[in-house]
Amino acid sequence: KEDKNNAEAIRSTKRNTLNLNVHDNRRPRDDHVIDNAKQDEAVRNMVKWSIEQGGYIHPYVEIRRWDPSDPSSYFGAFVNGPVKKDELLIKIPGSIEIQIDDFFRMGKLPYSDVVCELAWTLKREYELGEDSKFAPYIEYIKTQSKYQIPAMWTDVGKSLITKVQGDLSMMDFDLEDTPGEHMHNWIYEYFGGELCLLDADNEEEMEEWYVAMATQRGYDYCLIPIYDMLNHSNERVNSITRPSIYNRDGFGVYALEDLNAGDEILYSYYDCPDCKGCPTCGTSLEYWGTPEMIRDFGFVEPYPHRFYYDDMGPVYLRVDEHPDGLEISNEGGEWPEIEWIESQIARLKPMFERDIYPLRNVLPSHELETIVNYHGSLLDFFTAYQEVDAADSKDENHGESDTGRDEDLSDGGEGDAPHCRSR
Ligand SMILES: C[S@@+](CC[C@H](N)C(=O)[O-])C[C@H]1O[C@@H](n2cnc3c(N)ncnc32)[C@H](O)[C@@H]1O
Repeated sequence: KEDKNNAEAIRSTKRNTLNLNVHDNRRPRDDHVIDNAKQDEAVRNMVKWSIEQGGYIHPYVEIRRWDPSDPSSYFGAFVNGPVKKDELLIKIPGSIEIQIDDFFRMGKLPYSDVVCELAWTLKREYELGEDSKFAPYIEYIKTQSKYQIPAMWTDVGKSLITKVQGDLSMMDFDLEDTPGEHMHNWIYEYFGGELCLLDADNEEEMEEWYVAMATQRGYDYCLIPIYDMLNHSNERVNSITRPSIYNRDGFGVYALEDLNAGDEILYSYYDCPDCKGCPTCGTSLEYWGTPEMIRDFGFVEPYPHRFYYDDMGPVYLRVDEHPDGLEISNEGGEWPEIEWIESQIARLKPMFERDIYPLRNVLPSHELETIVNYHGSLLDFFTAYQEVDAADSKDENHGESDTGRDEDLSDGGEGDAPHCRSR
């Protein structure tokens, strides 16, 4: 019997490198073509405005395209010179944040009510346009694609990701297991009609997109310009915020380690960036994994991946790259039954050629890329598990068990770092 740190499964993996052979002239979506130059200008103006408002950006920090040679790549925050641990990288003044009323901060309301209020607040500022106190931020938001997360995808994309998700469950905002549909259906489910999108008293409707934006870029009670340019990593968290992102008067972003030119400033969207002042700290994020990241942010995160299937025992597995392949460790749940793993492999294996590939010229490129990556990551994970299980059985037949899988790992996951639904 070994503990969860030793409980690992390794196999050689080969990523799905099939040539998709898509036509280059496809547009992401007919009614939204991103103007890269306008986006660059919006970012410059936003940075300037944040400094005028009392903010600070370290001389070696820049907000730029992720790949400087690709004018359409997304933005992130980078350092272009040496920075010491604990140095202040960015200061966010409270005055640039779009914040909702304190009433919503008491932790008593359902999460969806908080997001709903933030979405309506964003809508009001959006409609004020140049007259908004937050005009430079609104200008940047205006340059964003409205179709980034599955809830905003085309019907074809929604239906295909539902197929990939199949009977795999996700945790919804009420911490209930829901089937794959939740991946793309949650805005309708939680915010449809008078739940949020329709304000019957004022006879006003809000587009779903505001809810999508409030989720993708919001921090529960606020939208935080500049700070929301930082990207996610589970592996390399090199920044921390103090005193708290929830501080109404603003906060600083500090280096958690020495940084060098070219390093990206990152934190994990899973965790509180500071874990202070968040009413849900320590309670919620155990259920957040790679599928939920796709649902809320519209991308397949880099490794390590996490898969949480509460209806399976629960199953809480972490999948990471390893020089020899994939490494699977148990984060405190059950090891899933091999029959279930095999049924998932049987379901997913024919899907690429049968369901995904034929739609390669129909789907917007972002939807295609996300679906291909997600399908590949699920198949890699289940196949790695199956291979290690087979190796395990072989060893057991020879009277050995050195791969570390065991039925009783109930002690494995206790005492993990506290999580907070901050993103
Ligand atoms: C809060 S924004 C971060 C800034 C954003 N990259 C931009 O250009 O405005 C969150 C979005 O950034 C993208 N993102 C964040 N981390 C990422 C990562 N590790 N890989 C790919 N995309 C990422 C996703 O589109 C996500 O919805």
